[in-house]
Amino acid sequence: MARSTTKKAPAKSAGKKKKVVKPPTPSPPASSDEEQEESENEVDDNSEGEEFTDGKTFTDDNQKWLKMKGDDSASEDDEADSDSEASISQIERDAMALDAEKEEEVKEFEEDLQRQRQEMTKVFHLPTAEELEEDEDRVVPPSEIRERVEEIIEVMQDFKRRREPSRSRTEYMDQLESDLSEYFGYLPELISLFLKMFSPSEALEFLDASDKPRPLVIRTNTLKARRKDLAQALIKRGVNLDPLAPWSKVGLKIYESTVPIGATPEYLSGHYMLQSAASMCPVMALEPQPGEKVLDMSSAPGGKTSYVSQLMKNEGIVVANDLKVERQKATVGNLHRLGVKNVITCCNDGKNFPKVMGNFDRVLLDAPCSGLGVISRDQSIKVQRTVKDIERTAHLQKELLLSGIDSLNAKSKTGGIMVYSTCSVSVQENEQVVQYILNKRDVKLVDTGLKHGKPGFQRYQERRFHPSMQLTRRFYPHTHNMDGFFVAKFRKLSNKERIPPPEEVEDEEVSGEEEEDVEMDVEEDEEEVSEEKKALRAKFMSGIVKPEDDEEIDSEEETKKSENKPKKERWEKIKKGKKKKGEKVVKEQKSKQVAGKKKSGGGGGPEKKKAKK
Ligand SMILES: C[S@@+](CC[C@H](N)C(=O)[O-])C[C@H]1O[C@@H](n2cnc3c(N)ncnc32)[C@H](O)[C@@H]1O
Repeated sequence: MARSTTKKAPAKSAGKKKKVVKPPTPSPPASSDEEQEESENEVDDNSEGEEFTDGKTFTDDNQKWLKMKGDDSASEDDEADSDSEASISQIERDAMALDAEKEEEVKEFEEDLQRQRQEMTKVFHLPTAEELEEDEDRVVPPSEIRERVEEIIEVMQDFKRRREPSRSRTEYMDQLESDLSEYFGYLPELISLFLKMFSPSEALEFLDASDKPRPLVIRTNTLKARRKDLAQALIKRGVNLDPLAPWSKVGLKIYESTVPIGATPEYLSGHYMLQSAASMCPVMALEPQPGEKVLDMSSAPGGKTSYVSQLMKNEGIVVANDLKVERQKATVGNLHRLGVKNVITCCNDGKNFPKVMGNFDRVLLDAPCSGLGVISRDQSIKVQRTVKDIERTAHLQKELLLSGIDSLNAKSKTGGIMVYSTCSVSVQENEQVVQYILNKRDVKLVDTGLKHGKPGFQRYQERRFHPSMQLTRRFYPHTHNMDGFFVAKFRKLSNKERIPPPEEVEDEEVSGEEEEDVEMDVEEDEEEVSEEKKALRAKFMSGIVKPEDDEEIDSEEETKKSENKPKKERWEKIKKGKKKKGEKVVKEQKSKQVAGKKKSGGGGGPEKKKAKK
């Protein structure tokens, strides 16, 4: 530390340094190391360049120097006495001042604590219907809504003490639901679903995390490159990256890049695939082995298929199926780029699959889903997805999963394994689907081998699931900084159908109305497929479609985005075509949502969206 060489007035220095100047006794008073150090520094600062030996508080020189602060005209002895007396009374005064200071601090601290306690225990006033009506005439700032959300969450955590006696838990929850819906810009029914799955505070964390982007991740294609070499090559191009996580040997997390990650020479040469961290998990759980026969039931645009081939070292056979021809073009492009050679692509409705081909060692169903785990990538899900949509999707998932199990060879020497995954967090699309299959087929759940992730739910509202459901894995944006994802791994025990006791299945059976909805959905898809098939065949015949055409769409994410528009239009068409009771409610909710946002001058959600843009 640089020492001051400026001589300071003794009075001033005595005043300033009163805390640390100790009486000049031959043996320094016992003090902590810290105090001693402080003391040294203080003296040091006031010295005129005197040198102090380490560890000694006062040398003989110091004593002289300290004495000089007293009366210069007195004799040395008198000087020492009076100086010592003066110092002692000064020390007493200082000590008293210190005590007073300390007391003041304690008082302030206690007052603070008291204030906090009052804050924590004060009854929170829930706005009345009249107050809420008044609110409709003004623009409620998002910060105000957020504050109320946080307050209600605190009240819910200490409900007995902080509630208003006249208000019920339901009223608080209703207000919370309405505020969250307004603040984050979701359909209220979706918020209600999250509040059934998560505690109020976890729901808030989930919603916050779903508004933030996940890190960009790439998967090294070990058929063509080693992760270390790839990382070095990208770093040279100005990419700032790190290994993804201890659980992945192939993932790289990209922090920033001066070049577009989807267009580097390494990308174009197929050294990597853009793939989210979560979407690597189902393939890791599948553990495909070289030489096996594997089915990927819904494969487009090939992110997981290519990882399956990579783990199989390009040996054996992978059948990559997807209902949609358009999307399969991207799969073909990606497989070419990545140098995958053991894949056969096809376009079938997965529900018919065992009739097309069976006896697989392993089957992966990365099912079509509501996307409630990937809202950060597609904010339109907030207002596009309804609970009805989720039920419809769950129905399709059950059918596809049954078909996947039936396509498996239970006697496979190496496998007999089925992995089911979705990028949704809803219980309807995950645990409920899995439970349905456990009831229907002779299968059991096995460990996914994924060390991270949270166990699947064993109960949800009034439903109870099989205890083995804890072997399934859930991934969340707010806990794992990954897309919301679900992974379940089954082992097929026999090719027999399981006949469950009636109480197991009752409410899991799919109702006729849902059946009809799904059929309509598929019929439309089939129309699309046949039209597209014709067009594609014509293009193939005329040589228009080449692998390069597919390289335009290079990632699961990009393909999803490009696919969103027609998908939404299709949903709209279906909804328009079917004048159902439930639809009216959905429409009302949507228009209420829009009106609500207009009223509050854009509200928290839209305002935030604008800011993001
Ligand atoms: C989540 S995406 C699959 C992503 C893909 N596994 C990947 O990792 O790149 C779901 C896919 O299911 C397909 N799909 C929808 N209905 C289907 C059906 N009935 N049979 C087969 N595939 C279907 C969709 O076309 C979509 O490509």
